[in-house]
Amino acid sequence: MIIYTLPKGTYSEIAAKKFLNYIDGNYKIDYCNSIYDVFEKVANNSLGVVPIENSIEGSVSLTQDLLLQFKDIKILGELALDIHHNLIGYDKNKIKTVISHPQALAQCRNYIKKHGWEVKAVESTAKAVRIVAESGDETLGAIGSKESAEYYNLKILDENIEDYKNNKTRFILIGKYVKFKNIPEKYKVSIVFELKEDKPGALYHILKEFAERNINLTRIESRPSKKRLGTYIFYIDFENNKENLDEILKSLEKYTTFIILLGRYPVFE
Ligand SMILES: O=C(O)C(=O)Cc1ccccc1
Repeated sequence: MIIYTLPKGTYSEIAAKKFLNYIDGNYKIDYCNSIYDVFEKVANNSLGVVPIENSIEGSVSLTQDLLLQFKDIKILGELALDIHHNLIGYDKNKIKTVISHPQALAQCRNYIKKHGWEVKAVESTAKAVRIVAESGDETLGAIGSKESAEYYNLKILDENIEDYKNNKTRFILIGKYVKFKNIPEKYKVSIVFELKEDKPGALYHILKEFAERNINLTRIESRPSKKRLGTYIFYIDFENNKENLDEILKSLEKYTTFIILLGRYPVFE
């Protein structure tokens, strides 16, 4: 059985290895070039690991959108990793352009600006490191993990270059079904919905249902509905250790045009 993630040396691969410690069954890691490709592969019976949210930069909007697009794929688990970025390449003084995943470029924005470098975005941090390694071009630098520098035999020119010290990213395990070895106590639920009416208090009615049940929301976010300018869908995550999920979702139905359960899943340390 296969668990798909981003290429060797990506933070997503590191997260996938960590998930494997908790999963029952014989899974092997296989690699995809992009987050989109991971979702496509997972469609047939395997698992996937992708980033969903960063403590500094916010949501990985592509993952949010794909969770809605691939309706049969659910969130099966979550874990957070500390992310420490490195400048990788040949000679710091010769660098003119830095390449990385957009999230990594954003998390090192001040550092990059200070040096006056150009930036170029690619699908993963490991792809950036690969490009620098294969080109042999000393004017290029990549931002990525220590593991990716080792894998491509390049030097780490600067460590911990993230702008904020508490840089964490949440990764999700996606698929249709998984069996875990030991399940932590903490469970979360992710939903996405569209409000029925654009009128005062529309979102308030939703929030009230959670408040009255004393349920802690851990994230609320709007994304464009992609139908018209100014219309939104909402993503909400909440803590849920009790089995009252059906009842909660039912209570929201009357305020929404659609509501989709993206998953009820354990949160691993
Ligand atoms: O490209 C990677 O290494 C990823 O896994 C995506 C990513 C990029 C930056 C921070 C966290 C995850």
